[in-house]
Amino acid sequence: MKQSIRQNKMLLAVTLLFSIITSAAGVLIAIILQKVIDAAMQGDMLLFKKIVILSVAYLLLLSLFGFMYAICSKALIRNLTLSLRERVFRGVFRRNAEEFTSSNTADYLSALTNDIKLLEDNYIQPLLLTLQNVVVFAASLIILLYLSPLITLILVVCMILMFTVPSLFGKALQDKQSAVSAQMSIFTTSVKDLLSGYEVIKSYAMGKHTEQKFQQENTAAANTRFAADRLFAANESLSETLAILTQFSVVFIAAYLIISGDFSAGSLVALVQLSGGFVGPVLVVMQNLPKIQGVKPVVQRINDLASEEAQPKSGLLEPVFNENLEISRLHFAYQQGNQVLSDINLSLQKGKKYALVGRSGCGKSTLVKLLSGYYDRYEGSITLDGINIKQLDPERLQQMTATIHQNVYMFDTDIKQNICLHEEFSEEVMETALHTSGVHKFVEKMPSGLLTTVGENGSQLSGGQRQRIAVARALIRSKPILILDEGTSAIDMQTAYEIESRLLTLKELTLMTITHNMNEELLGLYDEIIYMENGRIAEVGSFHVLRARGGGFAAFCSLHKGDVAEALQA
Ligand SMILES: Nc1ncnc2c1ncn2[C@@H]1O[C@H](COP(=O)(O)OP(=O)(O)OP(=O)(O)O)[C@@H](O)[C@H]1O
Repeated sequence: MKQSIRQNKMLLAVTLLFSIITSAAGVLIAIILQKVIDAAMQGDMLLFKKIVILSVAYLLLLSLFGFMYAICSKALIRNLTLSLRERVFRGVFRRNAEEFTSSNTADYLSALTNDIKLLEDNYIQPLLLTLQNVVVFAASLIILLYLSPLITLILVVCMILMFTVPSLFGKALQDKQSAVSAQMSIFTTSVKDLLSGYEVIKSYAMGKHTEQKFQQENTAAANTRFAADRLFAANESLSETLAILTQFSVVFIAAYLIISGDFSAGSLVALVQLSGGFVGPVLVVMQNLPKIQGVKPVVQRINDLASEEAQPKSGLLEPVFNENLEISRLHFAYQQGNQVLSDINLSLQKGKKYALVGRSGCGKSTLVKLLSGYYDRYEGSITLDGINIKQLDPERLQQMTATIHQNVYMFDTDIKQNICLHEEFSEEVMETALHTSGVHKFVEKMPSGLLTTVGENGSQLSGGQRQRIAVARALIRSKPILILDEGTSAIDMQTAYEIESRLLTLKELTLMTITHNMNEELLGLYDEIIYMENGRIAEVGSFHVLRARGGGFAAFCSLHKGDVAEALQA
């Protein structure tokens, strides 16, 4: 927040300047009123005409400065919200994979929309209003002191009362605003979940449950907001009552002074006008300060998400992969006490091809995530060409690896952009990537070819087509390490075989395939099979050696074949 304000300090200064001029000039109305009424009461036509001319000039200047203030304050709000959104967006993308996945994406959406709006309504605008009213208050105080020190004293006493009572609301409002932000986040997450589940909801007739769930969350969000608004309402009406009480005191005392002959009628009008300019600002400040206080937790949340300027990556090395990736005595748990990987020792050579197999849940995906720098809170060591990966630039490390999962993310644009991701590649490189990945096979049949749009998250493509695009996306950049986490599972056997066997011939590519497909011919082409059991590496070796050994892998293969045969018979 502070950084966004600092970025706009010039505009803020100009806005404040116009605010001061407009507010101070507004207070002068009281003096004009006093003079014009006194001139009328005295029947002084010359003075009256002078005041009329001065008033016209005053009015023109006031509206000009008022307009300038309005434009500047709106530009300031635009710049601040723009900068906050940009910094939150950058901050979210600067998070490492573990931090990023620790929150639901709807939480980020809620911060970018609901929370920024909350800041605009309850922080930026109230802050500007407060500053403006502080100036009106100061100018009114000076003129009031000049007109009547006694009435000024009474006003100050009333004001102290007005300040102390509603400040009691501050803490309660803070808690309520926090609750509104949290509830809006739950609401957005829940609605996103329901909308994403459209297909399941429709096909499993979950409409009623979905509506009930939406209603529940919607009501909770509306009620939480209403609870905060109730407190605001109490705060506002109490402030208004105190303000009216103050104005009554001023007028009654001034009327008494007129009756006793100590005051002119013009001064009374000026006083009434000024007491408005004195009480009004305090009222505005009192209503807005709790808002500003109350929104502090939201400011904190935005500050936590927003990125600071990129720190120089001092001490971090550029990753280089020419030789090997070594894993030594690696232990890892997502939650304490629930070990997922235990004592993993492995040596992967550049350019070699590895198949990682094992029962579901034995830790294969977790292991490859650790290799690509996804998590860094593990025991043991992972080294790339002899350098511990914790000493390497994590962003560059992630960029060395491409992982293709069962569910591939597609941007809502055409096939070409989904492969190139807005980078330029030569035709030759493009052609090679299209052929090796098997994309050419289905693109040739499409009327718009590579320019065919894929729809939201690739909804207009099959799962296998999406996976082939993801393979092309990785190949076109010559990523040194490619991980297929069941990355060809959605492709028909024949095409998957063709793609995998082509990938196996790429000399420079280090390939790690997690697969449940026990195709002997294909597995035989891998340099090594890494067989995992219960978070440990049970066996490593070539397919034929492991089969001949008759250990865990051989049993896993036979079992798997049995499953396939059973499935075929059924
Ligand atoms: N983000 C996570 N948080 C907590 N536990 C997790 C997380 N991801 C995986 N696990 C747990 O870690 C264990 C290993 O999961 P992992 O996905 O690595 O297995 P896998 O061998 O790849 O399984 P599959 O073949 O079914 O994909 C499982 O018990 C799983 O429940």
